[in-house]
Amino acid sequence: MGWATPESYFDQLERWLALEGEAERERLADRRRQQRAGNPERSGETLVNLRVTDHRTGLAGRLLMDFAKPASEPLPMNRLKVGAPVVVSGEDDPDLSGQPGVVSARRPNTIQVALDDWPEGRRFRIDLCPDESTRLRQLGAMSRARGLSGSATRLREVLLGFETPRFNDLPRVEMVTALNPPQEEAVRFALAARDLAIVHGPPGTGKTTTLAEIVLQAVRAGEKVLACAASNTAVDNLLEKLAGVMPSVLRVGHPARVFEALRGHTLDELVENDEASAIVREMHRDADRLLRAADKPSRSRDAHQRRRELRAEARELRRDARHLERHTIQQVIDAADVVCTTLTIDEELLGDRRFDLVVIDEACQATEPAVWQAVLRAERLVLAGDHCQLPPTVLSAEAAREGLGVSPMERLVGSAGSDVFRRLTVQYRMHERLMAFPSARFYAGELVADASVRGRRIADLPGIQPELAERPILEFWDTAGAGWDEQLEPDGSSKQNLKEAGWVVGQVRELLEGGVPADEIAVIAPYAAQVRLLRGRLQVPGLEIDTVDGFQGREKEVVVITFVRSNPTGEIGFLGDTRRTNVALTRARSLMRAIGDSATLGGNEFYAALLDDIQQHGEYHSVWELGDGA
Ligand SMILES: Nc1ncnc2c1ncn2[C@@H]1O[C@H](COP(=O)(O)OP(=O)(O)OP(=O)(O)O)[C@@H](O)[C@H]1O
Repeated sequence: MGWATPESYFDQLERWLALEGEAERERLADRRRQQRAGNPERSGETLVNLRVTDHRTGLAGRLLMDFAKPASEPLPMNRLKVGAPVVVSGEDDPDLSGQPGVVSARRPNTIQVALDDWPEGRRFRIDLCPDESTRLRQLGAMSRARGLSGSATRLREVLLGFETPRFNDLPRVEMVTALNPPQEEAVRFALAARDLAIVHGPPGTGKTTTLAEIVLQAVRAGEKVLACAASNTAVDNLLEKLAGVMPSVLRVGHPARVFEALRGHTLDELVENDEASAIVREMHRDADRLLRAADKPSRSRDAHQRRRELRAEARELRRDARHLERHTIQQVIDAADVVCTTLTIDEELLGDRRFDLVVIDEACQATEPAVWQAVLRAERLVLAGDHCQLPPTVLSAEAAREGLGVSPMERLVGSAGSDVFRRLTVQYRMHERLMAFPSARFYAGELVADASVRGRRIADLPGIQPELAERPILEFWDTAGAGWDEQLEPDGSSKQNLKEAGWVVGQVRELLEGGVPADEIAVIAPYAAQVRLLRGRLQVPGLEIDTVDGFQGREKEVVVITFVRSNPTGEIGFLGDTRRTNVALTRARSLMRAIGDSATLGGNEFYAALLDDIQQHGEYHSVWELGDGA
């Protein structure tokens, strides 16, 4: 991708945003149509037939409502993640106008939404809603970036590839965290950057740890830092690391979107705990007293005049209280060394503040339009991520084709090459055998397993039965020729594979019987239909069954993968994006089992190489060996 001018770049971005908006609205309309067809939950963006099981008042007076199914059965698979904007409406409400809210917590059987007001109705539905406000903020930032002039354009030109990034000599740095050599090198490289540096962090290599050290060093040098990420979860992961190494970290954003344990860092709580807030509360109470006094019946001659005076006084007190509160908020922000936020920045709150350093974690999950709000506030920018894992989610197929799915980080790594990034190479997650293939394919063979994980075995967990302890680290079971075909999910468009699902159930049972705790097992399927099928069959508390997207950034001791695709034409759909498979293959710490059809997958060069590698290591089995089902 290349652009001749900033104008053509921003024109392109505006077009992409328009296409995304269209696609989102189209999807909502689709969901409504499905609702009439009687299957609104299939989309994963709607939950229906919910009742309120609990409610309480949360921070800043927001109403926190828990919703569950009638018999508290597990909720169907859905994309209503913590932080997602939703609308809660009564089932009988014909136009589903409802109350806007934000998902604030989720458990297998309940979902909690933070709302400003009680929605009408007795049975409820929750719909994910298009996030127009995010798009508007992005458009605003893009138009400001387009209009920059003079020296302010420097970072923009570097990001667009019109100018090359500049670096000072590598500084000597006394690290606070115990880092490995490539991590130290990345910290020094990022601190030497005069405009832009990139940290490439393959799975488990301590990218967030490294970023936290970069931020800490900047703060030690007296700088102010803005620490961002595309998702609330990624911001919280970064916040958690930062809060561990420095005191003055502030998290802005809807408190409902922040992990409970980190809420002490939120702006709402810090303001609430500030001395000035006690005065503000007192002022509000005084204003209430004045209003009550004004309401008291009185027969005196000047009662009317007196009432007016009291009300005016109350109004003034309220105005002063609000003023003091705004002032307190700004003071709390000013006092923080580091401000953490998602890339959707509250412009009103941050005003015209600029930061010496802006870091973006999980930068490969951010689209081009998504980064400009943060970039505009930056003197220097550090991006951290892994372009060999999942790219940003894009709804519009047209925008995706034109390149919206390529993050700026991926684009820059491609165009500027190693001049602009440093790669972390020591990983702290996987047994070295599990690391080998992904390392060779995606990371130029550079990954090294740290001594603490290199020989990691399932037997290291307490209570593992001897039979399981001796099983190989990796097994691939091939269904080729066995007729274990994929199916289209009944009345859906996602794929499932009943026979593979049956095999997975057997594997999970064996692992549980072998002593692996359920919460140390992940079942990963690329297709939502297979996930739904397996969740129905395997209702084990603690066991996680999800799509690849649900596991990005996470790890488990044991991973079972079902590839699902098995058809005579070698069709592999989005398994063709091997970055998705890279994520699946790099989640397990010590044991991995996978099942798939080599005849279907093997037409693709990547899977052919994977299968070859597995065969060479004697980890290959055919389901024909199982005798029965084949
Ligand atoms: N230098 C180090 N020494 C020891 N442990 C480390 C070091 N760096 C990172 N780790 C450990 O490695 C794990 C992964 O670190 P971190 O969460 O920073 O990684 P990440 O690369 O951001 O993760 P992911 O790839 O999953 O996004 C953590 O448990 C962390 O404590």
